[in-house]
Amino acid sequence: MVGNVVIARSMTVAKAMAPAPTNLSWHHGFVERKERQGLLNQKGCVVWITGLSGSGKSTVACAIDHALARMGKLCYVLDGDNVRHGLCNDLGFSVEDREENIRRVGEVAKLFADAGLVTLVSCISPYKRNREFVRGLLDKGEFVEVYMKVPISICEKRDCKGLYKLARAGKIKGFTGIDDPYEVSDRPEVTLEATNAAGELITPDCMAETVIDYLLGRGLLNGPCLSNM
Ligand SMILES: Nc1ncnc2c1ncn2[C@@H]1O[C@H](COP(=O)(O)OS(=O)(=O)O)[C@@H](OP(=O)(O)O)[C@H]1O
Ligand SMILES: Nc1ncnc2c1ncn2[C@@H]1O[C@H](COP(=O)(O)OP(=O)(O)O)[C@@H](O)[C@H]1O
Repeated sequence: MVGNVVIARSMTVAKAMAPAPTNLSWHHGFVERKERQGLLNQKGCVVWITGLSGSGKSTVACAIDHALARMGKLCYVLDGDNVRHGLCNDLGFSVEDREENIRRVGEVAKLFADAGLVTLVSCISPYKRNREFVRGLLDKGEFVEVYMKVPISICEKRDCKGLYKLARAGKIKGFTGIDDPYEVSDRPEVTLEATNAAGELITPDCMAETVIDYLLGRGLLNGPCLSNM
């Protein structure tokens, strides 16, 4: 039974439960986070865009990146497909591998946010507990979960990579939304619907504007007050 528990235990939970490393200490530099934020005139944060394959995560991440660059704000996009070419190229799509994927991306996103960047993550990140794990890595208000509320029927119709077709044919096992779950959060900060009240598709630029309005409203796109530095 103990063995089963160990096997069933998620990688993220396993990491969270791992004993604290010994004989290590944090080395502080001279430049504090607040000074970096002042230099960039923005606050580092993580905008975590989650949803099914084909829901528009990468598209909206790039639209936010583009719009914020034009406003003089520095972002970086950590895209699921892209990080799997390097940082996570040893991982597949089992529960354990997806959990490790999100843990690594979450830790990198945390570092980028510490550097002062608006860090845009576009990963399916299908399991609620892993998104909550990453939320817990950041200070309050610095993790902004953006849920792409796009019905699978729309994602499947787009099927720009042909993966839904392969999953339906049983040629890909464990495909999110087909035979692997996507767990909706109880509290995403922003929910992006696919269509408006008239049933028309909402454009990526319009979605980006919704997210940027949220960031502006939370003061994340202004630098800190440096008067007492
Ligand atoms: N089994 C299975 N399920 C879901 N997706 C699959 C699968 N196999 C390959 N792909 C492709 O991998 C991309 C998702 O990678 P992620 O790192 O975002 O996934 S996860 O967060 O670790 O679940 C995903 O990219 P997006 O379509 O951009 O979401 C797919 O192209
Ligand atoms: N708001 C939108 N309206 C219409 N089509 C979209 C929208 N967002 C994305 N798309 C299209 O849907 C497809 C999947 O988008 P993508 O960003 O790759 O999704 P994901 O990263 O979630 O897999 C692409 O062909 C893209 O052009």
